[in-house]
Amino acid sequence: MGILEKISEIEKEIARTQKNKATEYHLGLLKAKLAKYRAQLLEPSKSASSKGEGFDVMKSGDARVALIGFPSVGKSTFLSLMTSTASEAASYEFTTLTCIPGVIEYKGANIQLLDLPGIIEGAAQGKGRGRQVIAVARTADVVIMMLDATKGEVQRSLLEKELESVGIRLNKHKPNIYFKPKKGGGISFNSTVTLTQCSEKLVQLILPSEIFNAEVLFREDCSPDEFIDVIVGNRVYMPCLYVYNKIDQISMEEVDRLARKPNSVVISCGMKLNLDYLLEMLWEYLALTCIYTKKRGQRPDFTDAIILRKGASVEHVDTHPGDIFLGLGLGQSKAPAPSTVRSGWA
Ligand SMILES: Nc1nc2c(ncn2[C@@H]2O[C@H](COP(=O)(O)OP(=O)(O)OP(=O)(O)O)[C@@H](O)[C@H]2O)c(=O)[nH]1
Ligand SMILES: [K+]
Ligand SMILES: [Mg+2]
Repeated sequence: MGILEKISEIEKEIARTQKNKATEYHLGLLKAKLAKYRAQLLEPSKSASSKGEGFDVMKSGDARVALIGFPSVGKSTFLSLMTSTASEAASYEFTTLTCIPGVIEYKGANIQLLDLPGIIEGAAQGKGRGRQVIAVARTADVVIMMLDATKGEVQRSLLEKELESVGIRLNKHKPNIYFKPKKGGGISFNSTVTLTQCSEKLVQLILPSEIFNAEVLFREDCSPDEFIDVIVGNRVYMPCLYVYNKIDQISMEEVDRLARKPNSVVISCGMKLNLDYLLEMLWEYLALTCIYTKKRGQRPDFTDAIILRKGASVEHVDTHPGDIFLGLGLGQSKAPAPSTVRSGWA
């Protein structure tokens, strides 16, 4: 049986299993299996090569933002508006066939914006160029999920499912669980908080059969799914901005409703509405901090900013002796913390 068939069998079994106390362990096991197969799906396949198709765009600038969305939601129109790169836009689907990079210059930072082909349901399992697109999304610092405001809700939940299924966790932080396989000593299970969703027994059932010895410490009231994420590893925790485009096509009431949703911005590329606000939000989600250097006894050079990812410290900056730092933090960010701290120019 191929991986896809195994996955669909397990999904069916989960669907027909009633969710209650008695089936909790069984469901936990099924989900653990499912996660394992899905992780295998992520491994690069031998047949479908992404080489030579323009998907291997070099990282450049201070941060990378990937545009993910269904066909014809306006991704290319957006790239052409925000950067000096022109990406072909048209009223038919799958206009864009490769990855097209542009640069947004904002507050002294160069933000690499990647236009990508539209993706559809089944993308994660290789439909269209789904796999290559998602592979690029994994390399981004922030994902912009662009949605057509007239059908945003359906598109949003379908794409969330696709990304979720390949281990991309949007606007979530890494579960605070310490997990370490050991050479001996059996399974030691501890928690520093009261657990309402997981128990020692469930954790033991979820652990792959080849793990006899491990230390497990819950520092947070996590769900079985979150525990599975920790043991499977290979998860990417990524900030995501939901951008509802084409608001010129919907009523004011509907615009208002969408604008109030968490992590969401409403825009119209066609009428150039709200694009400044989107940039502000994007900046917050990138959680960039500008640092300006100044020579002792001289005025700071505000034209030459060093950009650091939030959480990085000035110790990571390679400078000349005698330089003084003027850290100009951007204040508290509303965005979730980035999963990894990378210095901007790496
Ligand atoms: N009404 C309206 N139309 C828009 C807006 N933005 C883009 N469009 C139109 O939507 C169509 C698709 O735009 P594209 O930029 O090609 O969309 P895309 O997401 O890049 O599409 P693919 O590359 O095929 O995935 C074009 O006809 C655009 O002119 C908008 O804000 N309002
Ligand atoms: K299009
Ligand atoms: Mg396009």
